[in-house]
Amino acid sequence: MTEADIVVRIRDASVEIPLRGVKGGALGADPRIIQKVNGSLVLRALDKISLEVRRGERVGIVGGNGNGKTTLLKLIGGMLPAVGGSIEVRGSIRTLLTIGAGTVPALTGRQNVRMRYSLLGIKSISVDEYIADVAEFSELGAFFDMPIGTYSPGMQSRLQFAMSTVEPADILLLDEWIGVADHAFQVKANNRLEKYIEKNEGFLFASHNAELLQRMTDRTLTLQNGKIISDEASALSISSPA
Ligand SMILES: Nc1ncnc2c1ncn2[C@@H]1O[C@H](COP(=O)(O)OP(=O)(O)OP(=O)(O)O)[C@@H](O)[C@H]1O
Repeated sequence: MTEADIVVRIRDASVEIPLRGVKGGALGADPRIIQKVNGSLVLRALDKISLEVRRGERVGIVGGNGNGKTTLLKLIGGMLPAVGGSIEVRGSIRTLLTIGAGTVPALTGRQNVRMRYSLLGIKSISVDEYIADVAEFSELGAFFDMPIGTYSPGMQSRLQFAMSTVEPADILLLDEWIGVADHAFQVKANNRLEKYIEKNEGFLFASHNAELLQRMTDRTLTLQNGKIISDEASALSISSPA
């Protein structure tokens, strides 16, 4: 592995989440709850994580509820700061973490898509092509021109998935988001992700869906209590180009 292959490098980084309003009695309830010198309590959701991800790797992140999967994706996506250590991310990132994140409910789907085009700084296609692609893929019909505050969670996830996957990125960060979309859209979204794999795009995917992970990832990180307890290569079931 050469230096140029590395897209994510994390060294000894932790993430601490302030526990506002939680009393000292919580100490001892969970080894991740620690008291700062000013007396406040924090939850060390990630504890001195070290990780390198290569360009094109398809990394599954597993572990029980509350073990730090989403926190790790947010750390890589720049949505949470690291405490100590270092984090380096090279290249473009697309995130599909929280339903509704980065969208404006009062604006229509079309207006949100136009805004996202500018925010992503897309150069390979025109704004009209981008909007047409998202409109077609998300299949929202007349709702595309309605405020997204009127969308169901599944409709929002359709729009967000479509916006984030038009143009390849160096890294796509996916949380267990797809469950809210209906089965037909899940199949379509999986097909689009598989095309990403064919283009050798990398992603990190937190999920409890073992079958999906086995199909789509070639490396599995297991998190427990904010630590990586295993990091294993796995065979990718779908074919990728030589
Ligand atoms: N805003 C918050 N305030 C307090 N604690 C939080 C907050 N966000 C996350 N946590 C805590 O951080 C820890 C890690 O949460 P995280 O969402 O990363 O887990 P996860 O592995 O993604 O879980 P799941 O499988 O349920 O999605 C949990 O103990 C959770 O309670």
